[in-house]
Amino acid sequence: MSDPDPQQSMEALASPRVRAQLDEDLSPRRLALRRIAAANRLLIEDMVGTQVDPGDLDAVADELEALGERFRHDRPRSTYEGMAEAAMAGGAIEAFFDHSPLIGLANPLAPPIRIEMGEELVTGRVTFGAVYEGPPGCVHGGFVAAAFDEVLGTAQTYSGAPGMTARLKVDYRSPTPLHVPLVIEGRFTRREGRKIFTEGRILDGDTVTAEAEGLFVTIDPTKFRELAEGFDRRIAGDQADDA
Ligand SMILES: CCCCCCCCCCCCCC(=O)SCCNC(=O)CCNC(=O)[C@H](O)C(C)(C)COP(=O)(O)OP(=O)(O)OC[C@H]1O[C@@H](n2cnc3c(N)ncnc32)[C@H](O)[C@@H]1OP(=O)(O)O
Repeated sequence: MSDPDPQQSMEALASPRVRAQLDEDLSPRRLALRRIAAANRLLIEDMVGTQVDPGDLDAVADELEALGERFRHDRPRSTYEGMAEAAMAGGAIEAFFDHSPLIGLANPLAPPIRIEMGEELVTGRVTFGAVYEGPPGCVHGGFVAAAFDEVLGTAQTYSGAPGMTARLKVDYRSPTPLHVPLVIEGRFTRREGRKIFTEGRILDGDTVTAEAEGLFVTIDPTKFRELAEGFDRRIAGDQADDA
């Protein structure tokens, strides 16, 4: 496999993550989807430990089920649908990052992490709410790992030939608190052939709550297309089974 053009890789993978979080030049559809996600995110957060009167809970469930009907799909979906075509046509790839489960402003599951890219350092800023709770008052360790995957996944783009996560090692140093602004730092440290090494840490003020090392392996960009095509084939197969 020939090395991807570094400039093209950065354009394709790194900056769209950052551009995706700007509020500039948004279509009315993207703006509305972000509003819906923000309302949904707040709803999910507020549901934790809700004080709604027990006698009203069934009525609330009825309302939510009715609302859910408006979003119902006839088949499983992928947020990457149409991405390859958009990339080829010079379309706005960043719109797809709106749906990322970690940074996506149009994804209610995303905390969301706000990403900044400096010359050598990626900084993620996030406040995890109650919905991410593991130990009392603290972030679930799986979400700590997921946050590292996203921030180190961004840092690896400094290699010029980004790839997929092959290995992620997390050291949990002290409990990571909920409801507190956290800083997640990520650095690209070195590249050996297709292997890209990164490291990072999570800071609560001056306290390091977790450290991580991530290994990424450069892949041929067409692998993303193959993954998308595999998804389409699975869905087509499921629909044929249902017919
Ligand atoms: C159209 C535009 C599209 C844009 C899309 C934007 C998408 C954004 C997506 C955001 C995504 C966000 C991020 C996500 O969430 S990525 C999601 C999580 N990651 C995955 O699902 C990856 C699954 N794994 C794989 O697909 C393959 O295993 C990969 C591709 C990683 C490597 O398989 P491949 O067959 O290619 O390579 P290889 O096996 O010959 O290995 C090569 C070298 O690497 C070394 N090695 C490998 N594994 C390990 C390991 N565990 N520990 C230590 N070393 C390991 C190996 O020894 C060898 O070294 P050496 O012997 O050469 O020294």
